Amino acid sequence: MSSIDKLLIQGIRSFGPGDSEKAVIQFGTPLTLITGQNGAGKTTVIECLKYATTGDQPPNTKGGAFVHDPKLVGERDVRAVVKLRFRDIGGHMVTCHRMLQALQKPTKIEVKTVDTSLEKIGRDGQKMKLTARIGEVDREMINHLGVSKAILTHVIFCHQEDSTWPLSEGKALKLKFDEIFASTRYSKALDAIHKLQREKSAECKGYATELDYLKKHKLKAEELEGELMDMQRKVETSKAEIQRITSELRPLEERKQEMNEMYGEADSMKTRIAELESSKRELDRSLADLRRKISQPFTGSREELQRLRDDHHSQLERNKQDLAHVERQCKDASEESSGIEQQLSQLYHEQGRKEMNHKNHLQLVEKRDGELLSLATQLGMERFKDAAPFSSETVRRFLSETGKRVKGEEEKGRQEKLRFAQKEDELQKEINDLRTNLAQIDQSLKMRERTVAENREKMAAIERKLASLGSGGSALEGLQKELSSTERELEEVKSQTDITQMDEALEVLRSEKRKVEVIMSRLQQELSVISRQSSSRGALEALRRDKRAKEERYQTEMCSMEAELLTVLGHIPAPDDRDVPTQLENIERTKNRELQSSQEQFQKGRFGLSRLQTQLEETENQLKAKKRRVEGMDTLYCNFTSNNLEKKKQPKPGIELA
Ligand SMILES: Nc1ncnc2c1ncn2[C@@H]1O[C@H](COP(=O)(O)OP(=O)(O)OP(=O)(O)O)[C@@H](O)[C@H]1O
Repeated sequence: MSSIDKLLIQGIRSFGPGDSEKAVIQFGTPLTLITGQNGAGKTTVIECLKYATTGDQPPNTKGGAFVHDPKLVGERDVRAVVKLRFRDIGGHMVTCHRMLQALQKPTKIEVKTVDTSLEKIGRDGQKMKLTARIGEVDREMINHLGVSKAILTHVIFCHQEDSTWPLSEGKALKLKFDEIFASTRYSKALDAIHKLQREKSAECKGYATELDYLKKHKLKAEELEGELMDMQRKVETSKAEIQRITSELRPLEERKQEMNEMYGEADSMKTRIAELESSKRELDRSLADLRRKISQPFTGSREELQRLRDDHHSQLERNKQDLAHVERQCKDASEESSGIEQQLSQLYHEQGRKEMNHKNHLQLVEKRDGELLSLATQLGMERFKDAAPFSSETVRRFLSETGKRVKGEEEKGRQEKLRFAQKEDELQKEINDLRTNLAQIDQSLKMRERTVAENREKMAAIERKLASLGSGGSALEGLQKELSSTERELEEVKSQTDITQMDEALEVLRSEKRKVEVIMSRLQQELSVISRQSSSRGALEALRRDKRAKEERYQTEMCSMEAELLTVLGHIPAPDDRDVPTQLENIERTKNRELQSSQEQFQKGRFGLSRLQTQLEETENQLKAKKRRVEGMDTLYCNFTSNNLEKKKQPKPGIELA
C-alpha cells in the first residue's frame, strides 16, 4: 500500500510565494491530524494533496484563486510550487513536483502550469526522473499510488464543497459510483473476458479436433514407419538377390548372344542356300527352255556364233528404228485426227451460224415485204400492192419512188414551214401591238376613273361648303366672293368633266378591250395549231430518221447475206429465186456427207492408231523378251567359258533366235 510522506506548499492560497513562507508538512503513520482556526489553511493542504496526486485544481478556481494572489505581494506574477513525496505500492520513494504561474492581467489572473516532473528515489538516495509530461505524470501517479483517480478525487481528497455528493440523486450519484468502482471499465473488462473465453474455448475445440487428427496421423505414421522399415529390409534383400541373379545371368546372356549370332548366321546361310537353289532352278528351267527351243543345234564355231549374235543385235536395232518410225506415224496420225476433229467442230459451228443467218435473212425479207406493202398502201402506190414477194429490182424501184415522194413532201413541208413561220411572226407582232393597246387602254381607263372619283369628291366638298355658307352670319360679303370664285371653279370642273361623255368613252374602250381579247384568243388558238403542226413535223422527221436507219441496217444485212450466200452457193441468188431453199438443203446434205466422211476417216485414223499402238506394245514386249533372252544367253555363255573348260571341247549347242 502506498503512503504519503511529505508535502511542500509555496505560493498557494494563503501560503506566500517567498522562500520563508513555504510550508513543509511531514505526515505521520498511521494517522495525521490537521487542526487550525478558520482560514488557517487546512482545506488548502487537502487541495494541494489532491492537486499533487491528480493534477486537478480545486473547483471554482479558474480565475486564479488557487495560486496566491499577485496583488497581495505587489507582483505581476506569482510562482507556486507543490511538492509531494510518497512511498508507492512497490515501496519506492517517489517525488512529484508541480509548478504553477499566476500572471496578473488587466482584468483577470491567468494561471498556467510551468513545470511538472516525477522522480524516483533509489535505495542509495539517487534520484531518477521518470517523466516530465503532465499527462504521463498524472497517469504514473495513479499507477504508483495504486488508487484510482475517482477514489482520490471523490473519496480520499474530496473537497468540502463537493462533500455532499453521496446525498445527490439519480444519474449524478450513479455516475459517481460508476466512476469510483470503475463499473464501466469492469463491465467492459468482463465483456472482453467473456469474449476471450469464447474465443479460447473455440480455439480449444479446434485444438482438440486437431489433436485427435494428429493422434490418428501419429498412429498411422508409426504404422507406415514400421511398414517402411519392413520394405527397406525387403528392398535390401531384393537388391542382394538381384545382384546375385545378375552375376549368374551375365555368362548366360553372353552365351545367348553367341547363340543368337549363330542363329543369324544359320538363317542367312539358309536364305543364301534358298536363293542359290532358286537361281539354280531358274537356270535349269531356262536351260531346258532354251534346249527345247533349239530345233537345230548350232554346229558352227565360236566366231560364227559371235557373228550371228552381232547380226541379231543389228536386226534388233533395225526393229527399234522401225518401232520409232511406227511411233512417229502414230503420233502424226493422232495429230491429224485431232486436226480433223477441230475442223469438224468448226464446220458444225459454221453450219449452225449460217443456218441461223439464213433464217434471219428470210425473216427480214418477210418483214421488209410487209413493211413495203403497208407503206405502198399508205402512199397509195397501187402498182406495188400485188408485187409481193418483192424482188430486188422492185424494192429498188419502190425505194427510188418513195425517195422522190419524200423529197417532194420535204420540199412542201419546208415551204409550209416557212409560210407558217412568217404567219406566226405576223400574228405575234399583231398580238404584241394589241397587248400594248390594251395596256394603254387599261392605263387611260384607270386614270379617268381616278379623275372622276377626285372630281366627285371635289363637288361634294363644294356642295358641303355651299350648304354651310347658306346659313352663315356676319362675314357674308367675304364669303359671297369666295362663293362666286368657288362656283366658277365648279363650273370649270363641270366643263372639264362631262360624266356622260366619259362614261361613253369608257364603254367604247371596254368594247375595244373585249374585241382585242377575242382576237387574242383566236390568235392563241392559231398558235397552238401551228405548234401542233410543228410537233407533227418533228414526229415526221423522227420517222424519216428511223426509216433511214432501217434502210441502212437493211443494206448492211443484205451485204452480209449476199457475201454469205456467195460463199455458200457460189452466186447471189435473185430475191424471187424459189430454188434457194432447195439449193441450201442440197449444200447442207453435201456438207453433212463431207462431215460423215470426215468422221469415218477420223474413226479409221483412230482405229489405225490403236492398231499401231497395239503393234508397238507387242514389238516392245518382244524386244524386252529378246533382250532378256540375250542377257541369259550371255550369262550362260560366260558360265560355260569360265567354269566348264572341259565342256568347251564338246560341240556347242546351236542357238536359234525365236
Ligand atoms: N488567492 C488567495 N490569495 C491569498 N490568500 C488567499 C487566497 N485564497 C484564499 N486565501 C486565504 O486562505 C485562507 C483559506 O484557508 P482555508 O480555507 O484553507 O482555511 P481553513 O483552515 O480550511 O478554514 P476553515 O476552517 O474555515 O475551513 C483564507 O484565509 C483566505 O483568505
